Amino acid sequence: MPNRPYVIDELISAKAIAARIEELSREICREFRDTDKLVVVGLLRGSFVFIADLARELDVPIEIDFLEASSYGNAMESSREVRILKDLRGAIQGRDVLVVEDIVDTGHTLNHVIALLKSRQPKRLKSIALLDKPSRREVDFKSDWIGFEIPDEFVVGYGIDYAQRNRNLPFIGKVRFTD
Ligand SMILES: O=P(O)(O)OC[C@H]1O[C@H](OP(=O)(O)OP(=O)(O)O)[C@H](O)[C@@H]1O
Ligand code: HPA
Ligand SMILES: [Mg+2]
Repeated sequence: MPNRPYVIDELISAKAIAARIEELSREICREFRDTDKLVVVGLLRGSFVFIADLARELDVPIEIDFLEASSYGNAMESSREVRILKDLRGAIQGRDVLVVEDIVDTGHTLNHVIALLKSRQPKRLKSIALLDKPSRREVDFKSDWIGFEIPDEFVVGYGIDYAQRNRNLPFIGKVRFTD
């Protein structure tokens, strides 16, 4: 329930996130070193901070596009029904594509989006998620790159919300209810 009182305990510092993004961007550039232009696709809204930091570390030609998918609304439980609220601006057939996501939890969101984008026949399609909660997985999905594996905690910050709040925290924290 969004109006229960809670505090936020830091789980991953802003410094640790920045260091990991540097490492990941080197691996991504190695994979896509021969690309003429990589389409970097952010999943709104949760990935907006991650994509901004990651994109500035990528040393290959890129363009940015966004797709909005939503399955949680204001709840802490996935509805398991992934709705596409806003589609890509550009076509991706024959293109190199990197999908950027904040967190893989049950796996429904990224699994659905990757299947959708695959059906558009890109040349290469990869995904990166800053956070992965493998213990919560409901579908068999693994992102190509993962920033941090985390335990079964509800997290916020660095783009990630609880009932639309806390996206602007510079670090990743976990929600702890105090009632
Ligand atoms: O693996 P899953 O269980 O599907 O959960 C992960 C998804 O849930 C959150 O998005 P949400 O639907 O809350 O929308 P938002 O990105 O706009 O916050 C998060 O940003 C991921 O996209
Ligand atoms: O841990 C989480 N926090 C916020 N939103 C989420 N969506 C899936 N998992 C989470
Ligand atoms: Mg999301």
